[in-house]
Amino acid sequence: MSDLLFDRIALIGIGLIGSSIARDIKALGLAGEVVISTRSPETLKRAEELALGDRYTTSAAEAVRDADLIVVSVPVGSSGLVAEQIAPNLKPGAILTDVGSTKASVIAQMAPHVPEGVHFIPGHPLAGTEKSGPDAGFEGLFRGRWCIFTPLPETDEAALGRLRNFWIALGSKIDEMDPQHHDKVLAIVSHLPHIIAYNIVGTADDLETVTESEVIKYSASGFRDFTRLAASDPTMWRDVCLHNKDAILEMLARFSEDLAYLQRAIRWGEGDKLFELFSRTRTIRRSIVQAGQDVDAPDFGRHALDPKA
Ligand SMILES: NC(=O)C1=CN([C@@H]2O[C@H](COP(=O)(O)OP(=O)(O)OC[C@H]3O[C@@H](n4cnc5c(N)ncnc54)[C@H](O)[C@@H]3O)[C@@H](O)[C@H]2O)C=CC1
Ligand SMILES: O=C(O)C(=O)Cc1ccc(O)cc1
Repeated sequence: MSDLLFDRIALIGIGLIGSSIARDIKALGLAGEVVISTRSPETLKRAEELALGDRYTTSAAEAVRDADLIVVSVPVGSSGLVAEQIAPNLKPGAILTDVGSTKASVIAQMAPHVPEGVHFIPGHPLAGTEKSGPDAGFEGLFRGRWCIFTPLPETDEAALGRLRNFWIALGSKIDEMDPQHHDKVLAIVSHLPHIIAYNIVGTADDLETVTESEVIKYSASGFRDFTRLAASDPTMWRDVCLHNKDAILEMLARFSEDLAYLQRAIRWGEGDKLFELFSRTRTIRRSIVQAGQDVDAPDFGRHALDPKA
């Protein structure tokens, strides 16, 4: 069934997130026409083979001509460059959004290029996997997941409503917050876990000579969970670290302090302290799982926890 929301949608960047959006737009009939643009000709060719859109171009400026909605899904460090490229061709009244994992930096990079009359509404779907590229995307990725908007103070309510309806059509729940708050919250719930995973897998790799390859051979499920996160795209996560530097460093400082507390408790045999912390964290896990059961997102779970991974 068709539920047209925009005449023409331009998708800039067609990796995991861009291609998942493209698949949903097509499946739900949300656009009259979908124009796809990405920097590399090979990725663009793959998007065409997968029939993700109606027209394809390596020129972002060309893609946005006459588009009513433009979704920028590139690594956050490239947001400014893309905004600069597309700015001259943005149609007055068009909605420009992004999906970047950091928000204050994306706004600082993009907003100066956005012409008057274009509605720039930064966004961030809290859904994804460790995979990247157009083949990694799938229909239903955003179903039951949060999408956070960090609108600028002067944002037009009607434009906000149209973008809200777009994400609701993809199955998302919408929340709004200011960009600095977003960056702090995401630093602890998403950015730190990835950094910790990169670090522990790196440490284990460095220890390989000491442990004679037993780390990999005997890797139990705890370590395997870390390796999934540590397999995430290096370009994307380099950019996240560089573009949410302050919030990440603040959370890392807190994390290191708490780790030192744990280290002390282990050194001095303070079992009660260990037991208290491990009990508290177990409750948190249980409440997250409980909340997850209320969310109708079985597809996400299946893809995020690929049994073959
Ligand atoms: N991977 C994930 O789980 C999630 C990622 N995000 C955010 O979404 C954005 C995209 O991430 P993914 O789709 O995972 O990455 P990806 O690596 O799968 O795709 C990135 C796409 O951007 C293109 N690209 C890179 N630089 C470009 C440029 N200058 N001009 C035009 N195209 C360019 C690449 O060719 C590719 O098509 C990032 O900002 C990331 O922080 C948000 C939520 C979840
Ligand atoms: O793969 C995972 O577990 C993720 O956490 C995916 C993810 C990565 C980056 C985001 O900004 C949002 C979601």
